[in-house]
Amino acid sequence: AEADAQQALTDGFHLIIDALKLNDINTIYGVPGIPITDFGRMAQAEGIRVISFRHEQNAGNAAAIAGYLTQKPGICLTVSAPGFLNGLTALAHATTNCWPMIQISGSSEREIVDLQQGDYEEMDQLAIAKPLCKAAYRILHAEDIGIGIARAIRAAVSGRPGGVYLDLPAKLFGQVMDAAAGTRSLVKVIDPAPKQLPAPDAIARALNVLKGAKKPLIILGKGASYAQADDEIRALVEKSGIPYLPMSMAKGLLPDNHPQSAGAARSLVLKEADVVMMIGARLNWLLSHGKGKQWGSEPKKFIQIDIEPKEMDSNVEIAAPLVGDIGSCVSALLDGMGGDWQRPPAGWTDMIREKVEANIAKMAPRLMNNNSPMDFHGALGVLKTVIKERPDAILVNEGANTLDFARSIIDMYKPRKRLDVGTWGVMGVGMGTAIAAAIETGHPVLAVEGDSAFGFSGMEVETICRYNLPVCIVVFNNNGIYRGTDVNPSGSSDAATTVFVKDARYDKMMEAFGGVGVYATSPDELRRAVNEAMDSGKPTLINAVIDEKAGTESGRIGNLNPQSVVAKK
Ligand SMILES: Cc1ncc(Cn2c(C)c(CCOP(=O)(O)OP(=O)(O)O)sc2=O)c(N)n1
Ligand SMILES: Nc1ncnc2c1ncn2[C@@H]1O[C@H](COP(=O)(O)OP(=O)(O)O)[C@@H](O)[C@H]1O
Ligand SMILES: [Mg+2]
Repeated sequence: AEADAQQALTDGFHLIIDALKLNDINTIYGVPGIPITDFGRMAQAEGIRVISFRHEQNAGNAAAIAGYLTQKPGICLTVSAPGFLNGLTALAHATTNCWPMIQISGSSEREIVDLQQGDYEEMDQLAIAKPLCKAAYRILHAEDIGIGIARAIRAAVSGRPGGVYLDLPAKLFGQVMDAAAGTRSLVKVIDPAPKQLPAPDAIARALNVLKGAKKPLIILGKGASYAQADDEIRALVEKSGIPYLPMSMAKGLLPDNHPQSAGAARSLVLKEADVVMMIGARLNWLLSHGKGKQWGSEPKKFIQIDIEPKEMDSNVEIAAPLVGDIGSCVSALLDGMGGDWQRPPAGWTDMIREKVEANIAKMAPRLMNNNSPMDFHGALGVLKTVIKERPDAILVNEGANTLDFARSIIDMYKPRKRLDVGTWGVMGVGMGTAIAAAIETGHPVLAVEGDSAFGFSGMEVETICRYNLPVCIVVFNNNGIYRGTDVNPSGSSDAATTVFVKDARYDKMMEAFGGVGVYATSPDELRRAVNEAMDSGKPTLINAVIDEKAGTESGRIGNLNPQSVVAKK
């Protein structure tokens, strides 16, 4: 009778696990601890992959990019208060980049928090999370778990995807209820990211603007990559004959060596185009807000495809707003173009092609230089070839010079293969991103890291070794942030703000956990080590020695730094 009675009950732990599994969520990224340690163990026992990190920020970054790669919410699991706070940077990062992620955090009991009686790791977490994410919910009763998880999933993936916070006070996990009622309370979300069809008149208006263009340009953003409408997007570009500019994480939607790619002629096309069609890209700081000298003096008309209606007119007037999901909008445009679409004037496309070829030719010799220590171009020339030979590999990239040079030098050939710092330009996303890329895709990962950027999340090399992931990290060691030549202006010998221990050996960190460490000072040594790592699939860290004078402050965006106009006394 006792066993039967037990049989008839379920509890919060199991209801949360059952709800996640019912909605095809099979991976959790997190750091264990009170009050979610047992939850992690039980989730593992029920077949959910639980990947444990050394810091919640990296677990969160993993969950964020998992959302981007799979169109399902990446799950980050944190302990209360400090663990919750550590995850928030990634939750805000996911929301900024429009990637679906749910941060599930244990939290303190309301009756203690609301009277501020000093609970273990007490914090009013829901209130703190709300401004940083797309939606935030708390569940207090076991019978609400099914609906709560369903709400969080739908909020994360529907419309403009984003980060969702789900607050679970400790007592919820232990609450018991009738097992049959528990099963009935669970919700399998139907059509969580519904297609949003564009209005026919909006399609007609957009085609009209496009037809009138003499110098059209398409800009593909990471929203276009996320949409997984790869064939439709390729068909639109190739059928229209319009040159395109891929934003960083949209590289590879079409191969970067595609005849219509204007990537190597970015300045020319932004200045000269008369009609610009944005597809899943925002006219934010990355595109100088659609105005100023970068966009030339010619009047421009913008067409914008976006699932978020409020994005229209955010920076400049949009002549043809096309609100809907990218797959539906691009398909409708293709249908509306009919069979006799007028391709752009040859004068425009030829001019771009010539500029692209000229810029590639100018860069080529620099990529062949065999200097030792290497400069950015010599090292990146090697990695460019590796990705060309291994198009299925995933490239993770962060840093300043290391990011800016790699973005323009390393061509991508397939969608969703380049994973970088995204809209903010946040440092520290590398290791979490590399871990989730390996876990979610099984493909080998090449993480090209500035030495400062690597330092933010470098302790996860232990996580990479523990799960034996096919991640090859190349640390561009130029002895500092941007470069290694800064000095302390006060004249004292202590290190300046942007330099590190000279000639540090990051490769020894990987060896500390059983991975492969390599010290590379020349392109040949780098090439051999990377290919060996990609072939073996063994966790590898290559300390690539880069000339410390080779960089520039803040890479390409130094102009964003405020300058002091007051002469020093
Ligand atoms: C979280 C965070 N902290 C600090 C920064 C500021 N920052 C920092 C600290 C960068 C590191 C650049 O140094 P690196 O060694 O990674 O790359 P290079 O030396 O190749 O330029 S790039 C950059 O914008 C940031 N973007 N994000
Ligand atoms: N499935 C989708 N359909 C339409 N728009 C989308 C979809 N997913 C994301 N978006 C939009 O894509 C845009 C991505 O812009 P952004 O992150 O600035 O890209 P990038 O930095 O590459 O220019 C966001 O405005 C977002 O609303
Ligand atoms: Mg550096």
